[in-house]
Amino acid sequence: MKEESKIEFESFVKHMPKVELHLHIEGTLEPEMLLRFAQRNEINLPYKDIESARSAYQFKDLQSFLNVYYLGASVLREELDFYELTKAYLQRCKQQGIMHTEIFFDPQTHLSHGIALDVVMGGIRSALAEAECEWGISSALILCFERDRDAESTVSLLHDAMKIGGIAGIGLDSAELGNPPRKFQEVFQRAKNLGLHRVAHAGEEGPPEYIWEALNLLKVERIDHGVRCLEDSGLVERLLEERIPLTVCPFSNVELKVFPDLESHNLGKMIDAGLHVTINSDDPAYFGGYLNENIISTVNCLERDINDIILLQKNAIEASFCTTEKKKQMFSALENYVDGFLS
Ligand code: HPA
Ligand SMILES: [Zn+2]
Repeated sequence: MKEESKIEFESFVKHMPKVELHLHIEGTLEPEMLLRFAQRNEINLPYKDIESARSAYQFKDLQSFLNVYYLGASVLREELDFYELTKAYLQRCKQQGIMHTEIFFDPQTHLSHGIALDVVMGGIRSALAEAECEWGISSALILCFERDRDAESTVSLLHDAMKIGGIAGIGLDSAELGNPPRKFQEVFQRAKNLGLHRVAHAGEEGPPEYIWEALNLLKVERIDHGVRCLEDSGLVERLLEERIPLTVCPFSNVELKVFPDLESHNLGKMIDAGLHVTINSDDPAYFGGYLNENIISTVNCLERDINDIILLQKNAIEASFCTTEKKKQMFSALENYVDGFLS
């Protein structure tokens, strides 16, 4: 790409109204905030300063990342911490042109530190409500169950969260290999009965069978990651037939060694197969960039173009858990922006 068109392309992405569908709020904990909260809450960390925290962000796989991620999450203790963390991410959304975001949180890790669920959810929800009011950024909150924990307490946790309110859906995250979706059938059935949305991480490190299970047994509406689906043509057919969205996170996949580099990422192949793919940042504080950086670098490395970016964003609007009316508004905001840019 010529320098001039590169600048124009980057500006197109940065100002475009966007939607993010795969974002762990604990994964937005930047080292500065990590150290500040650790000090405030008197938590000992193995990092003395920002540089040593950043230099620990080198991962060989999902588990090595999760060890660092859960250590980071351990500094979150008070409602104010959850509030400030979420507000800081939403401030980024404002800077990045994100008009709607669907946010995961991992209550089980916080409960294991003795923090009450209403402290966690109270802080997150106050920030979400303020961002909607102040900046017009809408959101949905998705409670994730950690699949490497027991499924036993998940139903009571779901009911506790429902009493507090503000949950749009449930998800499944953490260490995938050896923890198949079938373990969580009961809680997903309960969530469906309660009218909640359902998503699950599958086919990130785990095999295509885990994507089949998430669809058939958990009845999920979206697959998080799902990049390994291309190994199974029958699965691709199913994903196409039902137009199941896949929330792909390119920086995450490279940092966790799912692909050796961005150039080898299969997002382009997924687009060409006609799959309902979206692009997202996953854990941006740990993986080197937020949504715009993911879009710009991936599209450059895969030699895709502006039409792919528009398609990915239309896919994200369609795949969101917004009302039809809200989706219409977002589609027209996107179309007006594209028309304005191209005219
Ligand atoms: O990328 C991820 N995969 C699984 N679990 C996670 N929890 C935070 N990020 C991730
Ligand atoms: Zn994720």
